Amino acid sequence: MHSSISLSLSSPSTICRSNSSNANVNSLTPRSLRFCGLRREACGFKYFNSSLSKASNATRRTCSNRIAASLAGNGATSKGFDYDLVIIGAGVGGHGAALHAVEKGLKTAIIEGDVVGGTCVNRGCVPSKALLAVSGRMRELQNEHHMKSFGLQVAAAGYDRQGVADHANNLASKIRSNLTNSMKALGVDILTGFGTILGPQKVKYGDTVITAKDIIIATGSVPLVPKGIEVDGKTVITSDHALKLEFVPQWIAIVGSGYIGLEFSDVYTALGSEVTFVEALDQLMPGFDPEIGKLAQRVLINPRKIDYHTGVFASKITPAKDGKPVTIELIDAKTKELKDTLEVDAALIATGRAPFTKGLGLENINVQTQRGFVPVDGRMRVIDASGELVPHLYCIGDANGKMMLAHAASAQGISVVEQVTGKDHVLNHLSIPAACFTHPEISMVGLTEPQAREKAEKEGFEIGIAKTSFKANTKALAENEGEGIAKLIYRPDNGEILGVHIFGMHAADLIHEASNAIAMGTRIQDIKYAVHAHPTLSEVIDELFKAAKVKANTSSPVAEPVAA
Ligand SMILES: Cc1cc2nc3c(=O)[nH]c(=O)nc-3n(C[C@H](O)[C@H](O)[C@H](O)COP(=O)(O)OP(=O)(O)OC[C@H]3O[C@@H](n4cnc5c(N)ncnc54)[C@H](O)[C@@H]3O)c2cc1C
Ligand SMILES: NC(=O)c1ccc[n+]([C@@H]2O[C@H](COP(=O)([O-])OP(=O)(O)OC[C@H]3O[C@@H](n4cnc5c(N)ncnc54)[C@H](O)[C@@H]3O)[C@@H](O)[C@H]2O)c1
Repeated sequence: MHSSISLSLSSPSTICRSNSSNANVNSLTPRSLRFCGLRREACGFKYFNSSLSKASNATRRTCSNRIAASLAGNGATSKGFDYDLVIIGAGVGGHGAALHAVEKGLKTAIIEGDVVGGTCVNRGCVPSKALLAVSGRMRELQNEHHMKSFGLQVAAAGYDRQGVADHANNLASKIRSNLTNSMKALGVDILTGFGTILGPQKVKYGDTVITAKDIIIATGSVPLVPKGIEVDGKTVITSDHALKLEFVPQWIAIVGSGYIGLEFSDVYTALGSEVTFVEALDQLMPGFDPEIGKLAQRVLINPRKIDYHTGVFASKITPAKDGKPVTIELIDAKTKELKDTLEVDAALIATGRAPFTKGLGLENINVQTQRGFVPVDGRMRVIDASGELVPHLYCIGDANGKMMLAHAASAQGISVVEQVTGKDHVLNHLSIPAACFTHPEISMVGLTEPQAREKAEKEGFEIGIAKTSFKANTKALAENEGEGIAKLIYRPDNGEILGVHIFGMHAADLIHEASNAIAMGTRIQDIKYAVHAHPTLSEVIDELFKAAKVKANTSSPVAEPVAA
């Protein structure tokens, strides 16, 4: 578990502040720059790049001014404080907040007790997507029928386990250094040590005490291992171990069929393992829209070497030892009676994540966690034990439990910075997309159909459902990837988009048209006139909006033509 956060980077109170001259911004790829929150056109890139000489004088002036303002901002604080903003935890949430804070001219420090990048970069999104990139290719190369349909002949596909593991590890290292460099380049002080809140506006890391006008807790989460399960890191593992791909078991039980379970089932089956799911609820993938879940089961589970037990808890798991296999006791989720005992080569525990808030010193400011999560209001302001807001204290990301996703953590951080710099900002969590990177992918934004129906009944409105199929999409058919649907849940009376769910090729990329529409408050009667390039997968979403039957026609769809 992560409770053993190591301070291995350097001595506990090292300040790694750097200036622009040693920043390795040139090594950042455009993609990582975007992810890191540095905007190429906005300046960071051009300023440090040798192409500066080609930039116009105006651009150069703006860039110089912005960087100067940023660095000056990081030199002058609010009166009486060491910093304007101190962030505890340099995961993606803390990183997103730090970059935005510097952009806003705040003198900013980030405290990290382990390595920069946190879960997402080192033990989550990044290495898992590297493994999934491999599983996608393996799956395709192994599918003779699929290859033949293109007229392709491929010899038997194989893989080198260490090579696959290296791909994941190398990607994590690369993104970690991109994140570190992006903060150093903008002058964020990276303070190494375990952060503890001593009192209002006061934090300690190592032996050093610093003060800040505002503090953001961004300490993230660790794998949740239910009682009775013994993790040895070899045969009974969490995602932290699985991402290292130290071995590929012949038969692995995956406990939990949420995001982690599903993504790893895609990886393991592509690499040749047989998988048995153990799921406490009555159906697999209980978090997804039921209709999408059913289709996903038909495509991602049934044809693969996967079986499952639903409605059962894994109550006791014992690692393999002395030639004996891993044993898993399954109890009925309702009666709690022993139902079955499985013997497998390995077990992956994917039963959710627990907030990492131990040792943070929350008791010093009268804050009581709820199952470990830091209680916050809609603006991420921390609430104390008597229900009052703690002034100048915020909590973002996995540690507040609102939405355990990397981009949600980062968006919450940006929202907090907006607030501390004087602009009220409330993040609409219903506009935040999510995706599961299986082959094909699943993505969603907003409400599921049952959630929408419940809301509609409470608030007294009707809902409409529209669906489109990948089977009717030229690009999907050209790729021989016609398996998939998109589903829209909406209000026919006013055209509001309540939820969009996609299962199919590149679903994770396609969802953003819908999530941006929800974020901007765009209605179906407007977005249905937007033009999509042909032939593209995005036409699946175009057709979806066109298929909706909206009664209202409240806004004008056509802008005044502009003379060419
Ligand atoms: C296998 C896996 C795959 C995932 N895939 C995706 C995905 O594809 N897309 C997605 O959106 N999300 C994904 N997630 C979820 C995502 O990783 C998290 O939601 C995200 O990392 C949360 O960011 P955070 O900044 O809140 O916390 P974290 O990333 O956990 O960072 C917290 C940081 O704080 C540090 N810290 C903790 N306590 C202290 C302290 N007291 N002092 C100093 N430092 C401290 C930690 O060392 C850590 O670096 C995945 C998660 C897992 C496990
Ligand atoms: N692509 C992504 O965005 C991505 C990928 C991986 C993880 N994540 C994030 O990481 C977090 C953790 O993922 P996760 O898959 O571990 O959690 P999850 O909450 O998505 O799924 C956990 C599953 O385990 C089941 N479960 C819990 N205890 C059990 C037990 N004792 N026996 C059997 N089943 C049990 C639950 O019913 C649930 O279906 C998620 O909140 C997710 O947001 C996101």
